[in-house]
Amino acid sequence: MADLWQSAMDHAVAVARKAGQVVGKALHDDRKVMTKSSSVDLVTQTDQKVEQLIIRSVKEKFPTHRFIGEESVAAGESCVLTDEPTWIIDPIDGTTNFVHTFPFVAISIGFSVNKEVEFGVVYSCLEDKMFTARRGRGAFCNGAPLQVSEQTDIKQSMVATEFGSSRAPETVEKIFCSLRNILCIPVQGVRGAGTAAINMCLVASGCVEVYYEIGTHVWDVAAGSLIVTEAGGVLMDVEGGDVDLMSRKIVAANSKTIAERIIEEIAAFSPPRDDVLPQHQ
Ligand SMILES: O=P(O)(O)OC(CO)CO
Ligand SMILES: [Mg+2]
Ligand SMILES: [Mg+2]
Repeated sequence: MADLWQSAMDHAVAVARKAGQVVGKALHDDRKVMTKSSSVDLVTQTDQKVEQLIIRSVKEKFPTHRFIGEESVAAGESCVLTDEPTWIIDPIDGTTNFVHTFPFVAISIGFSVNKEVEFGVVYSCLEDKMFTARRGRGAFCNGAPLQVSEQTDIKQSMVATEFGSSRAPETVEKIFCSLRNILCIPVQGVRGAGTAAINMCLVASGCVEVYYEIGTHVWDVAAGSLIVTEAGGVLMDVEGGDVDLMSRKIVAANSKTIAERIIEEIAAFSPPRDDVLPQHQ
């Protein structure tokens, strides 16, 4: 039982690295942009190509495993998490960054069994940082152990968040309400890498105390969620209570204290869940 999923994790690391090479090469010559849910929800042929590369490679080695992949769901596949071994893939987390050559782009691969994430791999390919975590065995960056920050004072904290891809006035209003509340606590800074996966790895690395976002998808956060908790951090829903990776709402923090403090300031809203949409739009 000890190393039940180790070969799958080794494969995830290897295929993430290969995917990173494809992304790195495409960065300067293959960025034909298409849109999905809105004019600012971008996708490129590279996203699709990388997802296919990962799925094909995993299927060869693990033919019975299931997949939830961002671009497969966009193409109409279902987004339901079962108890079966499932690879949860975001081929390019940070597509808008990729399109603009803003240098934070990740390949995110989570692996769940019985609806629990067993390992997570986030490859920040332009920085060449391989973040990994296996349940119960710690989190690492290029093999070095990760530990969240010990800061308990929100006023000495760095917060990460994103603006998302909805431009609906009521959504933008909520996002700015949260941001204003949080800035005025005051916190020492608010940042966003442009990718949920890397924001979560920044929490795991101790660079920021808390990341929160409403509008993420399961493929953005599955791998990062384990990297955060294995680095000693916590996950919560933006309204408190347990996180639900399908709910599109997440707080990832160094501690319950910081998570609960930030939650006080978040103007929550609920986008449609990942697992009730007929397809990702
Ligand atoms: O670039 P992607 O995969 O669309 O993801 C965005 C959020 O949905 C950044 O995390
Ligand atoms: Mg993403
Ligand atoms: Mg993506």
